[in-house]
Amino acid sequence: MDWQWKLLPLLTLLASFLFLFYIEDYFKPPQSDCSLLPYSHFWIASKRIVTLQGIISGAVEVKGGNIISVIKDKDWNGKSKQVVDYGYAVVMPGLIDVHAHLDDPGRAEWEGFPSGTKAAAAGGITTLIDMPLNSFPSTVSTETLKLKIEAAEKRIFVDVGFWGGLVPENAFNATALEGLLNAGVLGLKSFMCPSGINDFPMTDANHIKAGLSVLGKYRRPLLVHSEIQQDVESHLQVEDGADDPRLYSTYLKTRPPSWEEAAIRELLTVTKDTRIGGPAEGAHLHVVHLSDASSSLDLIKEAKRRGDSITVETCPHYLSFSAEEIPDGDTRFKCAPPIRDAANKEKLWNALMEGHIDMLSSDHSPTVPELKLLNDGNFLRAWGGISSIQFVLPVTWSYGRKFGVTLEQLALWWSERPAKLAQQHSKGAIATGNHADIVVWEPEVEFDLNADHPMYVKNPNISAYIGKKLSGKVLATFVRGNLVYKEGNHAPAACGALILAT
Ligand SMILES: NC(=O)NC(NC(N)=O)C(=O)[O-]
Ligand SMILES: [Zn+2]
Ligand SMILES: [Zn+2]
Repeated sequence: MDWQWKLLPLLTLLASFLFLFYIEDYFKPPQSDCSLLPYSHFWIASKRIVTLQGIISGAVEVKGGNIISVIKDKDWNGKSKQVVDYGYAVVMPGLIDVHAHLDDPGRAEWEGFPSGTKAAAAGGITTLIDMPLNSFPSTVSTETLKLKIEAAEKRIFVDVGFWGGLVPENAFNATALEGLLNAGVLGLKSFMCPSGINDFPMTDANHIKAGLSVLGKYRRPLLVHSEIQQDVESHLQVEDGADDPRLYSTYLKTRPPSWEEAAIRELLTVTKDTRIGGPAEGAHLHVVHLSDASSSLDLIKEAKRRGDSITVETCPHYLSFSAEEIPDGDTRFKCAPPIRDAANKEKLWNALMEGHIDMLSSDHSPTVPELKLLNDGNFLRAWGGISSIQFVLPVTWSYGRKFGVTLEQLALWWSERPAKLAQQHSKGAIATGNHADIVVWEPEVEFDLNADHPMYVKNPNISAYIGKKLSGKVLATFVRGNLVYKEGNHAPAACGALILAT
């Protein structure tokens, strides 16, 4: 009888092997640190799934990181399947933030890949494209892109791509630009005014024209900070006390809408190159963080009408705050271009609703509290940039409801259009074949964003939305099928993918 007992462990081993083999579809133990769910093949069910064909009740089938089917209720039999049922919570494509400054390497004390992407995940952002400046060195060459990649590798909780910098040093050097594009940046970014960062000098229309012609070959976009400095600062009377630097209105005077208008006017002399048959056909120009909803926007509309390849984004802070309500000395609200008056904010909303503004981005541009000069409150000397990345979804929704914003519009502005700009064709929509990049959230749930609210950015106390009541709670975020965030918890391992253009 002895031999039978000896066989038992062997049989048990064989049985467990077979068991694991057959259910490996559902369980992938080695990968489990990447996800708070132990399955790689599962269904996300909800009564409100936002698809390109409208909102449906049903389930999204996820396998191996991709969406393999989207099933309507009538065709859906959830029995005996691995289902995560979210009931009436909204299942939407994850947000794609095409404009975030994560400042890593070099200024990781401002933000960092781990902190910035954890905050992004907690806010339903599944992909972000990192700006080439505020980190040190700026991402303007193949070597500096390599440093970015090294800093990001295995430290990101969502997918991350990179914009490269178009600066005077590389603008007329096609070989250098091609090197950077070949190394994987998704496109280029430049400034038409001082950027506030020494190793990221500004470009003029000639640099931009040259950059566009190289980008045309690669069919990638150029993003431009569109403000040109006009001579207004000298009119300020700070010395004699007439213009108090602690008043937001003083700062506002230093960057009037004419700066944006001048830049866009200048840009349009070169965007005509992007038309079909033009010398930069294939290139695309994207105006970042538009604040002026008047003449500047009219110029962009005009360029679109005549066939230039051009798009424009604005940011949640321009849609939620207005100059009149910014408290004296509250430099958390300082950014460039500045937040303008309430009438301008209404106009921005209308332009967005009417389709003249193509998409939204966070322009998350944090720093350390010391450089925000929170105690001093001097708007003229404080660092310009808003910290917002974790809350862009509830902010857009909360302030947009009075304008009648729909869930489909959120998906269009935050996912579909940004995916197109960054040329991420497998992202930006809940559709079969796409990456399973998904946010699950409850639009109706309100919360007070007070100082106790969990925040994952490096410097939470400079966040511009603290003290606001918001509507829209993120329950879960999936990146390529991994549940990377669930109600206050992140997956243990940082398994976001680096996105490099090929
Ligand atoms: N160096 C910056 O990050 N600048 C940023 N600052 C803002 N927006 O105030 C920006 O995007 O221009
Ligand atoms: Zn900018
Ligand atoms: Zn920016």
